[in-house]
Amino acid sequence: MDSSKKVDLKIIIIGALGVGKTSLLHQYVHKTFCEDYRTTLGASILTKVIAVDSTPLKLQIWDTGGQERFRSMVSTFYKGSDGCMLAFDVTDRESFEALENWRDDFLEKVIPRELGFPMVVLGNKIDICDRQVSEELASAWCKDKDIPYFEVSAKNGINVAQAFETLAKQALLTVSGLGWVPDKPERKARQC
Ligand SMILES: Nc1nc2c(ncn2[C@@H]2O[C@H](COP(=O)(O)OP(=O)(O)OP(=O)(O)O)[C@@H](O)[C@H]2O)c(=O)[nH]1
Repeated sequence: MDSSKKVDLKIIIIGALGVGKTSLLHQYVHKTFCEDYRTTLGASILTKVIAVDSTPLKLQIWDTGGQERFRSMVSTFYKGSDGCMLAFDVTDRESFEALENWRDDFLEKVIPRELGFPMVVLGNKIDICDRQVSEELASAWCKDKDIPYFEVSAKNGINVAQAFETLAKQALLTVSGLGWVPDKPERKARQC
């Protein structure tokens, strides 16, 4: 690939209500965190330019609302995605149990029957000492599906950039026709 050419990638973040999707994006793009909760109505987009292996990438990151009533609208935004982030909240067991459904729905709508779509799972809010989902459980779920898993905190920024950059790298490999190889995420997460 010509490293002087900017590559545009569409990344989408999906997952249950209130798991911290918007907060993760704002932490990654603006390095800010807000305690207030304002649910995302449908979707919104942020952009960030990064370089991966000297290739400039323009990430167009789609934040989506987790409310059930937006579910069918949100799925119309899947089209054209180059990478998908599946987010859950480690303090909310239901949000973890919903992951399978979010993943299946995404894969069914975006790439029927194709394997190896660039995807990462984010277990967010690890700064809170009230876990309902252990790292072992989430890691095992992801390992079974060959999806890199990151324990993250949008509040203090732990592992957030690593997760986005791993996904961007996988997406770049895929759009370059070099295939998708799951990365082993670094275990940098600190518990609270
Ligand atoms: N302690 C802590 N709180 C967080 C973290 N991430 C998000 N929150 C809080 O969780 C609440 C929901 O965060 P959002 O980022 O709006 O969640 P969302 O997934 O975008 O929500 P929807 O758009 O409604 O689906 C807010 O009050 C955030 O401040 C985190 O890593 N740690």
